[in-house]
Amino acid sequence: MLQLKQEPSATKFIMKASLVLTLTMVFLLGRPFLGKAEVYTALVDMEGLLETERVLAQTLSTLIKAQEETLNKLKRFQADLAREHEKASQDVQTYLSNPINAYTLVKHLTTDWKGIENLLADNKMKEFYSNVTNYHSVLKFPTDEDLNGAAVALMRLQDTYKLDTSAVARGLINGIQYSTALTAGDCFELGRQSYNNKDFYHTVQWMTEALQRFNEEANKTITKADILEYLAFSTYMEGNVHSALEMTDELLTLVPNHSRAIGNRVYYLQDISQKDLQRKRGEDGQLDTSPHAQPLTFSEKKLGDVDELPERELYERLCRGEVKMSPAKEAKLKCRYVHHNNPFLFLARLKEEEAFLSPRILLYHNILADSEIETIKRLAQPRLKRATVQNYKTGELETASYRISKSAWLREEEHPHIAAVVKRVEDLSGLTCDTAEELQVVNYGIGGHYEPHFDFARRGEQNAFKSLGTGNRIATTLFYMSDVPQGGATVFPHLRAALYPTKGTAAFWFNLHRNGEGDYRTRHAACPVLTGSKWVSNKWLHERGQEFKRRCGLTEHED
Ligand SMILES: O=C(O)CCC(=O)C(=O)O
Ligand SMILES: [Fe+2]
Repeated sequence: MLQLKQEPSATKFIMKASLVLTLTMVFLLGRPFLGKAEVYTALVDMEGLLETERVLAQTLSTLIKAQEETLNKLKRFQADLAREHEKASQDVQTYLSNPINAYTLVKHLTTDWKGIENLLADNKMKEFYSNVTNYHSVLKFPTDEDLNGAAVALMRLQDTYKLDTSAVARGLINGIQYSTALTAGDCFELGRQSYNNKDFYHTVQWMTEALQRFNEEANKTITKADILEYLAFSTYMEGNVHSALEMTDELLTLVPNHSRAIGNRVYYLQDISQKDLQRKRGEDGQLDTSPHAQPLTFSEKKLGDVDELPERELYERLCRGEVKMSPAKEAKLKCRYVHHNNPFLFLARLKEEEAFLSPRILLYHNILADSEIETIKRLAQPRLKRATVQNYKTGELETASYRISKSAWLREEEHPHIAAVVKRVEDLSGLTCDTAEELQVVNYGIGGHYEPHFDFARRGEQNAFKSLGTGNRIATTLFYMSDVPQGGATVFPHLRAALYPTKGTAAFWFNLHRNGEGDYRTRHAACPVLTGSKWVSNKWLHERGQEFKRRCGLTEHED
């Protein structure tokens, strides 16, 4: 059977922390500290890892100095012994008849050797190791899950933003140098993570990059045999058995008795001869397995009009900024100062911008002060927990790979700034927040995202907001609490609209039609964060209490 290396149960990672996409990809020395909440899902939680990195670098530097001293002493002693021995072996009798030589020999093997023995017994490595073990209780260490999460996030960014593997490996993102280049070993590790996730497509990409880096590297960070082993197998899994065989042959020239390679080679050969046979039968008119006989896959189809695109493709194109609103539509959008006949807003006017007309998506600029943002972040930070989603069928809250971020909930009583922000939501919307959910604060981590979803509960959804007794989520207010240099847009695939985060701006839209039915056009997503840290907060308003504030209607079509 085909097989690859078994992963060692307690993998020790090579110490290397490299900044990729200004996101910290962490490969730390030592056993993963299990039982701690993951850190990769929020960028703020990653900050503690930099402190861990600093302490380890300092400790290692002290250890290396001490070890170098020890090594130098050993080298000097070894050279003395070798030199004397060389002299002695030329003429043993003459050598020993010299009293100084005789004394030197005895001294080497008594006092000097004792000193060396003491040196060897003084095991600084052990001391260092026990220190490192102690660090685990004080310092923040990422887990295997973090390493995997960080690697998967990198692949997600690569796919969504069509990033070139070689460029990323050189620390370049969209032409901007963000970090130092990755070594062959780093690329190998990314490939290995993909392999463990059975993602052979990315394994091939990263192992190929590892091979290229290996060829250029003066100080090798990985062996060619290790790379070839993973590359060959993944290439086979990707459907290219001939290349897999070539790579396995190359691996066998490097390590002739590589048992897995020997086994796989037999399997590949069998596979090739079987396929040859099938092809031959096809030529005889019995079986046609040529590509023409198979239906076109989605990626092979020519997709001209944006309207024909499936949601996923639209979502990714919007994230990349490739889909733009038509100039005719854009020309109809206005911005204005608003007061909603609210005396307070006559003094503190809101800067309202239309981002979309039907359904209306409004932007309010400079609606949060920096001091308010700081308060919200400060209060939320210690309480950030992996964001959950409600299982459509069971109604249970659970974590999901399609929502990667951390969130916390803040009550208005906690700080006057929160109360002021909630009041502002009432001012801008003309609705009441009496039945709204608490303020949700979100920080996205490496490649953090939230795939297309509705904020409102659909019919048939279990438990959705039932326990609240306040009805469905009538409207969303989304505050942007940071600028995001690259990525992280909020996109509405069905509207072909994208909102780019600007610190201090809020977006507002109704999720429900006037008749209470969900407005399916509001389906939206948070694109993966490419660089920077994305902070947002949401205030979700509910139906109850809005009866005299938002006119109701009998149909979906009344605006
Ligand atoms: O972060 C964003 O841009 C959108 C977040 C969102 O849609 C949500 O939390 O429901
Ligand atoms: Fe949402």
